[in-house]
Amino acid sequence: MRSDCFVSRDIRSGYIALNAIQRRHAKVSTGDTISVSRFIPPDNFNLASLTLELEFIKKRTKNEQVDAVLLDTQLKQRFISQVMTAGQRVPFKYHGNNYIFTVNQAVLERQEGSNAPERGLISNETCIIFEASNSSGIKIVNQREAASSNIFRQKEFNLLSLGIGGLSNEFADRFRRAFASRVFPPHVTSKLGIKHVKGMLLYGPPGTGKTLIARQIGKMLNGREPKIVNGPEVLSKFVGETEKNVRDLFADAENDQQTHGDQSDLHVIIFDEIDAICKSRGSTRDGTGVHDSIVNQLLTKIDGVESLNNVLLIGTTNRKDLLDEALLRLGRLEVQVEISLPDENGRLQILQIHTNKMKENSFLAPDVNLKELAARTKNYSGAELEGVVKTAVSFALNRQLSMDDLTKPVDEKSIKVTMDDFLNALHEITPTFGASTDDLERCR
Ligand SMILES: Nc1ncnc2c1ncn2[C@@H]1O[C@H](COP(=O)(O)OP(=O)(O)OP(=O)(O)O)[C@@H](O)[C@H]1O
Repeated sequence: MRSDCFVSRDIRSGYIALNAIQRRHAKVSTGDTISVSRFIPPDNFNLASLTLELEFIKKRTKNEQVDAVLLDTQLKQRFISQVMTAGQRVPFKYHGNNYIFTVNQAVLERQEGSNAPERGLISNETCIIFEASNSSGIKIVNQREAASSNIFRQKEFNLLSLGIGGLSNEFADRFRRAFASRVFPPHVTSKLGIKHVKGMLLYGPPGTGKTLIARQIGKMLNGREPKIVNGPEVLSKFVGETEKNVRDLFADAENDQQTHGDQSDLHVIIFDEIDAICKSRGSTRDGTGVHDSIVNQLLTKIDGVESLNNVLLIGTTNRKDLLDEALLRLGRLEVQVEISLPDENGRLQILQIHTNKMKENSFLAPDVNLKELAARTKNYSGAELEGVVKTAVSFALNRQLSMDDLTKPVDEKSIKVTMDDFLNALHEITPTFGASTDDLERCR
């Protein structure tokens, strides 16, 4: 642990005084004998960015709004040239309230080896990003980056709350790493020499939630509605029309970059079934070279001379094996994540997501055992599990309809989806990959 200190007349020579927070952080008690040494910061030890999570020292019921710009100024006055280390907790007073911040991330202007501890000096140039959990009662305003940084908060990056089940923490981690650079403002990224990830490929069997994931990532990154296109829709039988369709996709991003430069919003383009237009060049036998020019068009937009900085392209496919290799290289769809069929626990999560509303509104009969259903649905995809739920509901609704008089009002209270409805639904919805593992292998 590293801490700033000052000489006090109240403390005897040979002694140091630590407050309760410092004692906890250093894992020492009063009266302990410890060894200390002087820390001399090396050259170029300034922090490029510092992510601080704010809390009240004492839990409060009142909500408080904190202006990021004002707090930034105050903290810099108070802590300028002090060293901050990831994990460190520091109390401070602001507008009459006692707060404590935890250093969640500390990034040096000069990158060190990945094993170096995350620490450095606060300078006037350090970009401070404030975070506060929803439950803290603190609302941070006036910080453009705050919205996008939410995605990266370990605790808050909860795929389940986004309606996505069956993905492990490892996925969350990969996504977070891929988009971490997007939290920092442009002047910091240029100092760090970071290039944003501009493309991502989600691949795997149909119905596993690739489009759903792409859409949620898009929404979280800038709050704008992502553009979703479908490979086959972009294809046109008219000469030159497909290339134009691809160019048009990027037009908004181009205009935005021209008008706003670094301040441009992030444009997320989701390309479903990207294999339809990005098959390996030369692999199609139409002899026209049309496919080649479409792939080239897309590559130019992602990393060519005309490339854009404000674009994130997320492609989805069931057939990664058909994709043009060039599309998968660094700087293009460089982050590739396999989304496979959910395991038993994942299936349980997906079933929970799709029955949550029913449960809340007491439409789910007490005999429904989702754990058992998860165990019985091996090889079902997320979409198929959703299908099972919908079919079970349709059975339950059918029971309420009187075939003699369809105008007869339905008694809402008596609608109950039972375990039998689910078991019957399993006969109707069967998994695509139930029989053949070969087909499944092709989606890898
Ligand atoms: N992991 C999941 N968690 C929750 N719901 C899911 C999941 N996977 C699929 N679903 C449900 O199935 C629907 C269809 O999935 P989606 O279209 O995202 O799959 P996909 O992998 O993109 O399929 P395709 O490859 O056929 O395009 C989703 O909108 C969602 O309702």
